[in-house]
Amino acid sequence: MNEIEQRIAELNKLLHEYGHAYYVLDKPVVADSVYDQLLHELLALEEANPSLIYPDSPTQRVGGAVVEGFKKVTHDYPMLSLSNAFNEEDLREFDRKVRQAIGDNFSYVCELKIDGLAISLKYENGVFVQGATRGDGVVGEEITTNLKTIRAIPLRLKEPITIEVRGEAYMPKKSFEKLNAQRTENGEELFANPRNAAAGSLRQLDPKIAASRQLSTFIYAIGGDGEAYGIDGHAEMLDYLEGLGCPSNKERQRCSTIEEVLAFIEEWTENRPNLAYEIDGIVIKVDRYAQQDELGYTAKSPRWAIAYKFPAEEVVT
Ligand SMILES: NC(=O)c1cc2c(N)ncc(C(N)=O)c2s1
Repeated sequence: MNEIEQRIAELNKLLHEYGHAYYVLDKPVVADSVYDQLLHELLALEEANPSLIYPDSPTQRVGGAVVEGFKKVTHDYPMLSLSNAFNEEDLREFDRKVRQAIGDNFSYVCELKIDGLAISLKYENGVFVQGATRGDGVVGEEITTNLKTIRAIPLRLKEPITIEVRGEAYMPKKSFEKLNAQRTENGEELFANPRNAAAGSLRQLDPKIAASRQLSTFIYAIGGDGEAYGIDGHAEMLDYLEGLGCPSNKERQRCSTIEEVLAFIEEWTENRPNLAYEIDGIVIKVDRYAQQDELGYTAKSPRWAIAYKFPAEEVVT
Protein backbone atom coordinates (compact mmCIF):
# COMPACT_ATOMS: atom_id res chain seq x y z
CA MET A 1 0.00 0.00 0.00
CA ASN A 2 1.34 3.46 -0.87
CA GLU A 3 1.12 6.42 1.50
CA ILE A 4 -2.27 7.65 0.20
CA GLU A 5 -3.84 4.17 0.34
CA GLN A 6 -2.51 3.79 3.88
CA ARG A 7 -3.96 7.13 4.99
CA ILE A 8 -7.36 6.35 3.40
CA ALA A 9 -7.43 2.96 5.15
CA GLU A 10 -6.50 4.60 8.45
CA LEU A 11 -9.14 7.35 8.10
CA ASN A 12 -11.86 4.78 7.30
CA LYS A 13 -10.90 2.79 10.38
CA LEU A 14 -10.77 5.83 12.69
CA LEU A 15 -14.03 7.38 11.44
CA HIS A 16 -15.77 4.01 11.66
CA GLU A 17 -14.67 3.59 15.29
CA TYR A 18 -15.52 7.18 16.25
CA GLY A 19 -18.90 6.99 14.47
CA HIS A 20 -19.78 3.72 16.22
CA ALA A 21 -18.87 5.14 19.63
CA TYR A 22 -20.93 8.29 19.02
CA TYR A 23 -24.03 6.99 17.20
CA VAL A 24 -24.30 3.41 18.43
CA LEU A 25 -22.81 3.40 21.94
CA ASP A 26 -23.74 7.02 22.63
CA LYS A 27 -20.23 7.42 24.11
CA PRO A 28 -18.23 9.90 21.93
CA VAL A 29 -14.45 9.35 22.04
CA VAL A 30 -13.39 12.48 20.10
CA ALA A 31 -14.78 16.01 19.77
CA ASP A 32 -17.12 16.67 16.82
CA SER A 33 -14.52 19.05 15.36
CA VAL A 34 -11.92 16.24 15.25
CA TYR A 35 -14.42 13.90 13.54
CA ASP A 36 -15.37 16.58 10.98
CA GLN A 37 -11.72 17.41 10.23
CA LEU A 38 -10.88 13.73 9.57
CA LEU A 39 -14.03 13.36 7.44
CA HIS A 40 -13.01 16.37 5.29
CA GLU A 41 -9.50 14.95 4.92
CA LEU A 42 -10.99 11.65 3.71
CA LEU A 43 -13.42 13.45 1.35
CA ALA A 44 -10.47 15.31 -0.24
CA LEU A 45 -8.38 12.14 -0.61
CA GLU A 46 -11.36 10.25 -2.13
CA GLU A 47 -12.07 13.09 -4.55
CA ALA A 48 -8.46 12.91 -5.77
CA ASN A 49 -8.50 9.06 -5.77
CA PRO A 50 -12.07 7.90 -6.59
CA SER A 51 -10.87 4.32 -7.15
CA LEU A 52 -9.91 4.20 -3.46
CA ILE A 53 -13.45 4.97 -2.14
CA TYR A 54 -14.55 2.10 0.17
CA PRO A 55 -18.23 1.01 -0.18
CA ASP A 56 -18.63 1.54 3.57
CA SER A 57 -16.68 4.79 3.77
CA PRO A 58 -18.52 7.27 6.04
CA THR A 59 -18.49 9.67 3.07
CA GLN A 60 -20.93 7.31 1.29
CA ARG A 61 -23.70 7.95 3.82
CA VAL A 62 -25.16 11.07 2.21
CA GLY A 63 -24.85 10.10 -1.39
CA GLY A 64 -27.14 9.19 -4.19
CA ALA A 65 -29.26 11.19 -6.57
CA VAL A 66 -32.92 12.07 -6.07
CA VAL A 67 -34.96 9.00 -7.11
CA GLU A 68 -38.31 8.89 -8.95
CA GLY A 69 -39.75 6.34 -6.55
CA PHE A 70 -38.87 3.26 -4.52
CA LYS A 71 -38.45 -0.29 -5.85
CA LYS A 72 -40.63 -2.95 -4.24
CA VAL A 73 -38.80 -5.78 -2.50
CA THR A 74 -40.22 -9.06 -1.20
CA HIS A 75 -38.89 -9.97 2.23
CA ASP A 76 -37.10 -13.35 2.40
CA TYR A 77 -39.06 -13.94 5.62
CA PRO A 78 -42.35 -12.11 6.30
CA MET A 79 -42.10 -9.27 8.83
CA LEU A 80 -44.94 -10.33 11.12
CA SER A 81 -46.98 -8.04 13.33
CA LEU A 82 -47.41 -8.82 17.02
CA SER A 83 -50.78 -9.48 18.65
CA ASN A 84 -51.67 -6.82 21.20
CA ALA A 85 -52.48 -6.80 24.91
CA PHE A 86 -54.20 -3.75 26.39
CA ASN A 87 -54.47 -4.66 30.07
CA GLU A 88 -53.38 -7.06 32.79
CA GLU A 89 -56.11 -9.57 31.94
CA ASP A 90 -54.88 -9.83 28.31
CA LEU A 91 -51.35 -10.40 29.59
CA ARG A 92 -52.40 -13.10 32.06
CA GLU A 93 -54.39 -14.81 29.29
CA PHE A 94 -51.28 -14.77 27.06
CA ASP A 95 -49.18 -16.19 29.92
CA ARG A 96 -51.77 -18.91 30.62
CA LYS A 97 -51.73 -20.04 26.97
CA VAL A 98 -47.91 -20.10 26.91
CA ARG A 99 -47.78 -22.25 30.07
CA GLN A 100 -50.52 -24.52 28.72
CA ALA A 101 -48.37 -25.16 25.65
CA ILE A 102 -44.80 -25.39 27.05
CA GLY A 103 -45.12 -25.73 30.83
CA ASP A 104 -43.47 -23.46 33.41
CA ASN A 105 -39.78 -23.94 32.62
CA PHE A 106 -39.15 -20.88 30.41
CA SER A 107 -38.40 -17.16 30.64
CA TYR A 108 -39.63 -14.06 28.85
CA VAL A 109 -37.52 -11.20 27.48
CA CYS A 110 -39.19 -7.79 27.89
CA GLU A 111 -38.18 -4.86 25.66
CA LEU A 112 -39.35 -1.32 24.98
CA LYS A 113 -41.62 -1.09 21.93
CA ILE A 114 -40.03 1.70 19.86
CA ASP A 115 -42.60 3.95 18.19
CA GLY A 116 -41.04 4.26 14.74
CA LEU A 117 -40.91 2.52 11.39
CA ALA A 118 -40.03 -1.19 11.11
CA ILE A 119 -37.05 -1.77 8.76
CA SER A 120 -35.09 -4.69 7.39
CA LEU A 121 -31.31 -4.38 6.74
CA LYS A 122 -29.41 -6.91 4.62
CA TYR A 123 -25.68 -7.41 5.00
CA GLU A 124 -23.56 -9.48 2.60
CA ASN A 125 -20.09 -10.48 3.86
CA GLY A 126 -20.58 -7.81 6.49
CA VAL A 127 -21.41 -4.94 4.10
CA PHE A 128 -24.83 -3.20 4.22
CA VAL A 129 -26.32 -3.88 0.76
CA GLN A 130 -30.07 -3.35 1.05
CA GLY A 131 -32.55 -1.70 3.39
CA ALA A 132 -36.34 -1.84 3.17
CA THR A 133 -39.50 -0.79 4.97
CA ARG A 134 -41.84 -3.46 6.39
CA GLY A 135 -44.55 -2.49 3.90
CA ASP A 136 -47.41 -4.98 4.28
CA GLY A 137 -45.10 -7.48 5.96
CA VAL A 138 -44.43 -9.39 2.72
CA VAL A 139 -43.47 -6.63 0.26
CA GLY A 140 -41.71 -3.46 1.38
CA GLU A 141 -40.03 -0.48 -0.31
CA GLU A 142 -36.30 -0.47 -0.99
CA ILE A 143 -34.90 2.62 0.82
CA THR A 144 -31.19 1.68 1.09
CA THR A 145 -29.88 5.15 0.20
CA ASN A 146 -32.03 6.86 2.81
CA LEU A 147 -31.17 4.30 5.48
CA LYS A 148 -27.43 4.83 4.81
CA THR A 149 -27.90 8.38 6.11
CA ILE A 150 -28.81 7.01 9.56
CA ARG A 151 -25.50 7.13 11.43
CA ALA A 152 -26.54 4.44 13.91
CA ILE A 153 -26.84 1.93 11.06
CA PRO A 154 -23.42 0.31 10.51
CA LEU A 155 -22.31 0.30 6.84
CA ARG A 156 -20.14 -2.68 7.73
CA LEU A 157 -20.58 -5.23 10.54
CA LYS A 158 -17.71 -6.31 12.77
CA GLU A 159 -17.87 -9.80 11.18
CA PRO A 160 -17.96 -10.46 7.40
CA ILE A 161 -21.22 -12.41 7.65
CA THR A 162 -24.33 -12.51 5.50
CA ILE A 163 -27.37 -11.75 7.64
CA GLU A 164 -30.65 -9.83 7.59
CA VAL A 165 -31.34 -7.77 10.72
CA ARG A 166 -34.57 -6.01 11.68
CA GLY A 167 -35.37 -3.09 13.86
CA GLU A 168 -37.11 0.23 14.18
CA ALA A 169 -36.00 3.52 12.62
CA TYR A 170 -37.13 6.40 14.81
CA MET A 171 -36.82 10.14 15.28
CA PRO A 172 -35.53 11.12 18.76
CA LYS A 173 -37.85 13.52 20.62
CA LYS A 174 -35.28 16.37 20.43
CA SER A 175 -34.93 16.00 16.64
CA PHE A 176 -38.73 16.02 16.34
CA GLU A 177 -39.10 19.21 18.36
CA LYS A 178 -36.32 20.92 16.32
CA LEU A 179 -37.89 19.81 13.03
CA ASN A 180 -41.36 21.09 13.91
CA ALA A 181 -39.93 24.37 15.22
CA GLN A 182 -38.20 24.80 11.84
CA ARG A 183 -41.41 23.95 9.97
CA THR A 184 -43.37 26.43 12.07
CA GLU A 185 -40.86 29.12 11.07
CA ASN A 186 -41.15 28.13 7.40
CA GLY A 187 -44.97 28.09 7.61
CA GLU A 188 -44.96 24.39 6.73
CA GLU A 189 -47.41 21.77 7.98
CA LEU A 190 -46.17 20.15 11.22
CA PHE A 191 -45.66 16.43 11.81
CA ALA A 192 -48.17 15.01 14.31
CA ASN A 193 -45.64 12.79 16.08
CA PRO A 194 -42.08 11.39 15.76
CA ARG A 195 -43.31 8.18 14.10
CA ASN A 196 -44.94 10.11 11.24
CA ALA A 197 -41.87 12.33 10.98
CA ALA A 198 -39.57 9.28 10.76
CA ALA A 199 -41.79 7.61 8.14
CA GLY A 200 -42.03 10.86 6.16
CA SER A 201 -38.24 11.30 6.33
CA LEU A 202 -37.47 7.80 5.06
CA ARG A 203 -39.92 8.19 2.18
CA GLN A 204 -38.13 11.31 0.95
CA LEU A 205 -36.95 10.87 -2.64
CA ASP A 206 -33.97 13.14 -1.93
CA PRO A 207 -31.51 11.40 0.47
CA LYS A 208 -30.13 14.77 1.55
CA ILE A 209 -33.49 15.56 3.16
CA ALA A 210 -33.51 12.17 4.90
CA ALA A 211 -29.96 12.87 6.13
CA SER A 212 -31.03 16.21 7.60
CA ARG A 213 -33.69 14.58 9.79
CA GLN A 214 -31.23 13.00 12.30
CA LEU A 215 -32.99 9.65 12.61
CA SER A 216 -31.70 6.74 14.65
CA THR A 217 -32.40 3.02 14.93
CA PHE A 218 -32.58 0.10 17.34
CA ILE A 219 -32.01 -3.40 15.97
CA TYR A 220 -33.97 -6.13 17.76
CA ALA A 221 -34.20 -9.26 15.61
CA ILE A 222 -32.92 -11.09 12.57
CA GLY A 223 -34.79 -12.29 9.51
CA GLY A 224 -34.76 -16.08 9.48
CA ASP A 225 -33.54 -18.70 11.85
CA GLY A 226 -31.30 -17.67 14.73
CA GLU A 227 -30.12 -21.25 15.19
CA ALA A 228 -28.34 -20.89 11.82
CA TYR A 229 -25.92 -18.57 13.70
CA GLY A 230 -25.56 -20.94 16.63
CA ILE A 231 -27.85 -18.80 18.77
CA ASP A 232 -30.48 -20.51 20.99
CA GLY A 233 -32.58 -17.64 22.25
CA HIS A 234 -33.67 -14.03 21.81
CA ALA A 235 -31.65 -12.49 24.67
CA GLU A 236 -28.50 -14.16 23.30
CA MET A 237 -29.42 -12.88 19.80
CA LEU A 238 -29.62 -9.29 21.05
CA ASP A 239 -26.13 -9.60 22.57
CA TYR A 240 -24.86 -11.17 19.32
CA LEU A 241 -26.28 -8.30 17.20
CA GLU A 242 -24.71 -5.78 19.59
CA GLY A 243 -21.39 -7.60 19.16
CA LEU A 244 -21.72 -7.20 15.39
CA GLY A 245 -21.93 -3.42 15.86
CA CYS A 246 -25.73 -3.04 15.64
CA PRO A 247 -27.41 -0.45 17.91
CA SER A 248 -29.54 -2.35 20.41
CA ASN A 249 -31.74 -0.97 23.13
CA LYS A 250 -30.24 -1.69 26.55
CA GLU A 251 -33.57 -1.32 28.46
CA ARG A 252 -34.37 -5.01 28.27
CA GLN A 253 -35.00 -7.53 31.06
CA ARG A 254 -35.40 -11.27 31.40
CA CYS A 255 -38.61 -12.09 33.33
CA SER A 256 -39.52 -15.51 34.78
CA THR A 257 -43.12 -14.74 35.71
CA ILE A 258 -45.96 -12.56 34.47
CA GLU A 259 -45.67 -10.67 37.79
CA GLU A 260 -42.14 -9.62 36.79
CA VAL A 261 -43.46 -8.64 33.35
CA LEU A 262 -46.15 -6.49 34.99
CA ALA A 263 -43.50 -4.84 37.20
CA PHE A 264 -41.37 -4.06 34.11
CA ILE A 265 -44.44 -2.53 32.42
CA GLU A 266 -45.16 -0.49 35.55
CA GLU A 267 -41.55 0.76 35.67
CA TRP A 268 -41.60 1.94 32.04
CA THR A 269 -45.11 3.37 32.17
CA GLU A 270 -43.69 5.68 34.81
CA ASN A 271 -40.27 6.24 33.23
CA ARG A 272 -41.45 6.67 29.61
CA PRO A 273 -41.39 10.52 29.63
CA ASN A 274 -37.67 10.47 30.54
CA LEU A 275 -36.68 8.49 27.42
CA ALA A 276 -35.00 10.31 24.51
CA TYR A 277 -37.41 8.54 22.09
CA GLU A 278 -41.09 7.60 21.95
CA ILE A 279 -42.25 4.12 22.90
CA ASP A 280 -45.84 2.90 22.48
CA GLY A 281 -45.65 -0.23 24.58
CA ILE A 282 -43.62 -3.18 25.81
CA VAL A 283 -42.76 -6.27 23.74
CA ILE A 284 -42.78 -9.59 25.59
CA LYS A 285 -41.18 -12.64 23.97
CA VAL A 286 -40.56 -16.21 25.11
CA ASP A 287 -36.77 -16.35 25.06
CA ARG A 288 -35.64 -19.77 23.83
CA TYR A 289 -36.06 -20.52 20.11
CA ALA A 290 -36.95 -24.19 20.70
CA GLN A 291 -39.89 -23.04 22.84
CA GLN A 292 -40.88 -20.39 20.28
CA ASP A 293 -41.00 -23.21 17.69
CA GLU A 294 -43.24 -25.28 20.01
CA LEU A 295 -45.66 -22.36 20.32
CA GLY A 296 -45.59 -21.50 16.61
CA TYR A 297 -47.70 -18.88 14.85
CA THR A 298 -51.30 -17.91 14.14
CA ALA A 299 -52.08 -16.77 10.56
CA LYS A 300 -50.45 -13.40 11.17
CA SER A 301 -48.60 -13.35 14.50
CA PRO A 302 -46.27 -15.43 16.67
CA ARG A 303 -47.91 -17.18 19.65
CA TRP A 304 -44.65 -16.72 21.60
CA ALA A 305 -44.77 -12.92 21.71
CA ILE A 306 -47.21 -10.15 22.53
CA ALA A 307 -47.07 -6.35 22.47
CA TYR A 308 -48.53 -4.61 25.52
CA LYS A 309 -49.81 -1.21 24.28
CA PHE A 310 -49.85 1.78 26.60
CA PRO A 311 -53.30 3.37 26.92
CA ALA A 312 -53.69 6.16 24.33
CA GLU A 313 -52.68 9.44 25.96
CA GLU A 314 -55.51 11.94 26.44
CA VAL A 315 -54.87 14.66 23.91
CA VAL A 316 -55.14 17.91 25.80
CA THR A 317 -57.05 20.19 23.40
N1 LIG B 1 -43.85 -6.02 15.01
C1 LIG B 1 -42.84 -6.57 15.68
O1 LIG B 1 -42.52 -7.72 15.55
C2 LIG B 1 -42.05 -5.70 16.61
C3 LIG B 1 -42.12 -4.34 16.75
C4 LIG B 1 -41.21 -3.83 17.70
C5 LIG B 1 -40.97 -2.48 18.07
N2 LIG B 1 -41.69 -1.48 17.52
N3 LIG B 1 -40.02 -2.18 19.00
C6 LIG B 1 -39.29 -3.14 19.60
C7 LIG B 1 -39.50 -4.48 19.26
C8 LIG B 1 -38.68 -5.52 19.92
N4 LIG B 1 -37.72 -5.12 20.78
O2 LIG B 1 -38.87 -6.69 19.64
C9 LIG B 1 -40.45 -4.81 18.31
S1 LIG B 1 -40.88 -6.37 17.66
